[in-house]
Amino acid sequence: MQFTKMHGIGNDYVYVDCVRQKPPADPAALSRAVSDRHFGIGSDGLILICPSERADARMRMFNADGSESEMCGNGLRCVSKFVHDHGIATKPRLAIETGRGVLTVDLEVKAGKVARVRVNMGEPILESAKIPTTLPGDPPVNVPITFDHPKGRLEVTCVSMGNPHAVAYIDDEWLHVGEQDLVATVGPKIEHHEAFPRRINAHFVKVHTPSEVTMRTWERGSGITLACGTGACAVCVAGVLTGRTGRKLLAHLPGGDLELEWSEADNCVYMTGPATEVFTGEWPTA
Ligand SMILES: N[C@H](CCC[C@H](N)C(=O)O)C(=O)O
Repeated sequence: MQFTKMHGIGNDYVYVDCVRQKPPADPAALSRAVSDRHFGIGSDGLILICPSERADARMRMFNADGSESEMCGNGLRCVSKFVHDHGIATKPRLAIETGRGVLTVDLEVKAGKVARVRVNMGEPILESAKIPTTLPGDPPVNVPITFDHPKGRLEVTCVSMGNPHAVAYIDDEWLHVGEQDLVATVGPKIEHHEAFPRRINAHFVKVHTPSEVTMRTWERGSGITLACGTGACAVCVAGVLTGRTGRKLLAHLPGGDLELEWSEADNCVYMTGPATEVFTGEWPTA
């Protein structure tokens, strides 16, 4: 099976063109196998690029643990780049079908290849039952959760971008990988917390100004990643809901930067960032 390795500011996936290849029989098992950074290709998961009846292509995203997610922001930018650069559809504006419906992307092309992509990520989903979470509030804003850890209490603001996100505002010590990386130990406590029936992606945010933050992420199903596109969108929305940041936001993630805007005009969140193709390869099929 032919695959293409791509990343969105370091959030790397194995991409399989299922428009021109047979889709894998068990994508969850394949994601677990290819994601292994020692016995496989090494990635945060697997993304299938499939035909679509109602869009230029369809994206299916699987985390490294094999769980399928409704959405993936960094992945959607790379899918858009693949669809254009590999000749599936070469328009400057594409429609891509995702687990949360058809989303529109605008391509920035340089020397015939997509360099950056602006994605309309759709409206944030704020009803607690749809996030989903059992925490109070539609959505929960600055709601405390407790868990078994020395840092066992955090206030979270929860938002869905088609997939669930918990945003916590923290001080500097969380941003650095020390001997005891707080994101690596607190992240899973939040991911698996009883308040989140379908688990959740956890984001730790340091506010610099009302238009600039630094964030780190523990992803549902993949653990620490260098970036999370839907998470950055959730951080933009949470910033407005908590009054900490404005509707336009520059987010610094370990793998690079994303530009976000939660538009007052159409209530949609826009995410702009790069998409990079690294190499192609052949994965042995039985
Ligand atoms: N782990 C996420 C999916 C990938 C999201 C992230 N990589 C992005 O760029 O949005 C989830 O289970 O909801």
